[in-house]
Amino acid sequence: MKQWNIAVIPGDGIGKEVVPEALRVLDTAASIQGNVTFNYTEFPWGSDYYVEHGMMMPEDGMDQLKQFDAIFLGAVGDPNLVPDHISLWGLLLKIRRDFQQSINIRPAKYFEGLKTPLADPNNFDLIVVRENSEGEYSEVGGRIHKGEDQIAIQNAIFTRKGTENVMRYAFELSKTRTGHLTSATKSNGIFHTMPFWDEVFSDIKQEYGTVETKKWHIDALAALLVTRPSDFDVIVASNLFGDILTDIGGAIMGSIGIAPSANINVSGEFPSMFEPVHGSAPDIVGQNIANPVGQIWTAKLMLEHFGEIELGEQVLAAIEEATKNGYKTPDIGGAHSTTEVTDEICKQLVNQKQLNL
Ligand SMILES: NC(=O)c1ccc[n+]([C@@H]2O[C@H](COP(=O)([O-])OP(=O)(O)OC[C@H]3O[C@@H](n4cnc5c(N)ncnc54)[C@H](O)[C@@H]3O)[C@@H](O)[C@H]2O)c1
Ligand SMILES: O=C(O)C[C@@H](O)C(=O)O
Ligand SMILES: [K+]
Ligand SMILES: [Mn+2]
Repeated sequence: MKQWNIAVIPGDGIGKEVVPEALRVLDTAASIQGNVTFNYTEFPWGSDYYVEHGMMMPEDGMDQLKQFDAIFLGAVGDPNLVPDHISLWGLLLKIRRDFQQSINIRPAKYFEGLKTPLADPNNFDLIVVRENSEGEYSEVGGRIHKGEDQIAIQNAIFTRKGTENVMRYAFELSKTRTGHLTSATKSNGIFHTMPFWDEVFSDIKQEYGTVETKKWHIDALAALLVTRPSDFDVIVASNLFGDILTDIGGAIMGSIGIAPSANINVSGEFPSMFEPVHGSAPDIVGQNIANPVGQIWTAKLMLEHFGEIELGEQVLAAIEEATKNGYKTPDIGGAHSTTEVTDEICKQLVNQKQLNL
């Protein structure tokens, strides 16, 4: 029996509602498969913790997390309690950086039953590979002076290593899919870093003769994701561009509540972290209507990371079947609760097992 030790951080808002539901699905998956178990250790870190302790996690929080096989996180942020840049940098971004989770994988695809805003989704199926450790997200800069003399400076940091790493990852991923890779740039307007990004892209491309490439400026690409998403397969993007593109990825599926993500520590030195693309959704908290699919699909990405590929596929198939059968939360036009949707996904998982016996 293989046991995976998972650090669970529900975090804030609907994170506390959707994380337990995804654990329920993981346990159902484990029980139908029979030779794997998940052992959860929950950490109550987040904005409430900050109010009590003045920090988002304890001093030795990273040490505590180090021993786990993975981190499963909900969402971070409660702007009524803690300013967003403090909460994000004190927990989510801290873990991404300290554990060198430099790659963020964010799939988006159409499946039957989704209430997409697109007239013709044409079965789009894409993955955004987002640089996750540097770029526009940087602490380098500062603020000086007061009043009308105030100045704020924010430096974007693009290293050769970080840029090459994310591009190689994306090229490798492309080879396992359709062999088509798009780079998100903005080398017309961003004078230094984006021409650099383009140069590194064309250098790395030399190593991958079989992969067909294209680059788009981020503004046009954002529009094309809405009008022709099925033109894309793997997209490689900087930290900020990847952030924005993946909310669009959620939106074209019908809701950001569906979109999953994986923060990967490529070397394996530290645990990777799995969390949905969405945030804590303060506007719908406490109503049992948060869409659990993003968190459950995220669990599928964690299973894949553990090498439990088939089990992961079964989880996604169960999500698709439940959606097709109309088990949907209000954000995608349904009338079911968080719990009811999860119940149906668990039921579908068990059904699949029985069909395969
Ligand atoms: N990775 C993260 O933890 C993360 C991501 C984004 C935002 N945040 C934080 O979350 C807080 C709220 O941010 P925001 O409002 O910009 O983004 P958000 O993703 O929390 O919400 C945006 C909109 O999408 C809806 N939504 C999100 N997830 C949903 C789900 N599972 N089911 C149904 N509807 C869902 C919300 O109700 C809201 O209308 C802020 O504190 C922000 O910093 C955290
Ligand atoms: O800006 C971030 O990365 C936080 C959140 O918006 C996310 O997409 O994970
Ligand atoms: K999240
Ligand atoms: Mn985001």
